[in-house]
Amino acid sequence: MSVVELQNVSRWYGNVVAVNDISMTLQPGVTGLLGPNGAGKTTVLHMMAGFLSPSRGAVTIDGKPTWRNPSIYRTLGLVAEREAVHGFLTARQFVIACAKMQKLPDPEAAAARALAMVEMTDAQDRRIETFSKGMRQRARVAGALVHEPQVLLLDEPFNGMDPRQRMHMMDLLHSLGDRGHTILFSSHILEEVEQLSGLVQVIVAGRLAASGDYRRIRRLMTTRPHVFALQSSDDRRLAVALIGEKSVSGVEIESGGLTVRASDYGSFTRALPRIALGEGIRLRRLLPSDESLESVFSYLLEA
Ligand SMILES: Nc1ncnc2c1ncn2[C@@H]1O[C@H](COP(=O)(O)OP(=O)(O)OP(=O)(O)O)[C@@H](O)[C@H]1O
Repeated sequence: MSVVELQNVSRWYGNVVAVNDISMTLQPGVTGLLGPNGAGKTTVLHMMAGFLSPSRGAVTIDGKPTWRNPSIYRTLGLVAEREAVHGFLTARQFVIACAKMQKLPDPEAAAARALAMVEMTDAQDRRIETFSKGMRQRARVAGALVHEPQVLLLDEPFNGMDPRQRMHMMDLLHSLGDRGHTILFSSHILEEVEQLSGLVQVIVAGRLAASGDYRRIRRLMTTRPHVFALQSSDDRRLAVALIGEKSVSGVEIESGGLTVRASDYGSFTRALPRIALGEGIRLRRLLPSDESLESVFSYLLEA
């Protein structure tokens, strides 16, 4: 079991302060790192993974610094956000290559174990370029897990996944967390973090805005107005039905769907399926818009 710690960590790039005096401790289990785009999530993950030096402060795993400490790579795995994987390799070849980079004594066996863990055994001999986004992501997780690291860091692992793939990845991270791994994944989507983890670290503009149990942070949010982007089988009829709902304070019809303003997050998300069902309308997509999230994040920062 491993503990990751940031002590008064700052990181700047020239004049840009990407991370500003953040302290946090990650225990075994799954933690979500939440924040709007540009908040500093990738910078935090890369410092934890030893890819970037902190400009100030200390980043450690079990008390050992991650920067300039190659032996730390035995303890951690990183699934980076934008990392090209050679599409001509099969999943098995890719994971074996990762095992070899870790100088494991039996790369084939380690790769087989990691691929089984992400349920890719059946697809292991297919080329990665033939995979869906979700499968590709799972192959990369297998590559990051091949040396059985105690710490797994994932940067926006759910980006571009459909709901089924997302669920599958969530199950995987849950089971790793239950087995005592220390897992941190970043996301700018609150609902993703809510589904996966009770523990959250929220960063806004490089600062730690909130930390701890999701429900506490959620309570701070529920009384805030929210904006959702919505698509359905009949947007116009849904708009009319929503205007009658008391938690809805505004609805706009646009070419790509509806923009709905809700005065109360909880009441709206409970009322919406009921209204859609009553009207016989299928909901295709419901996303909290980034704009509303940003306002929630700023609110947390002010709180
Ligand atoms: N190499 C770099 N040089 C200069 N500025 C950088 C560099 N990398 C990141 N930044 C800046 O640091 C800030 C934090 O970026 P970072 O990528 O860590 O945020 P993020 O929360 O991961 O965002 P996103 O979700 O968009 O990836 C941003 O203002 C970004 O523009």
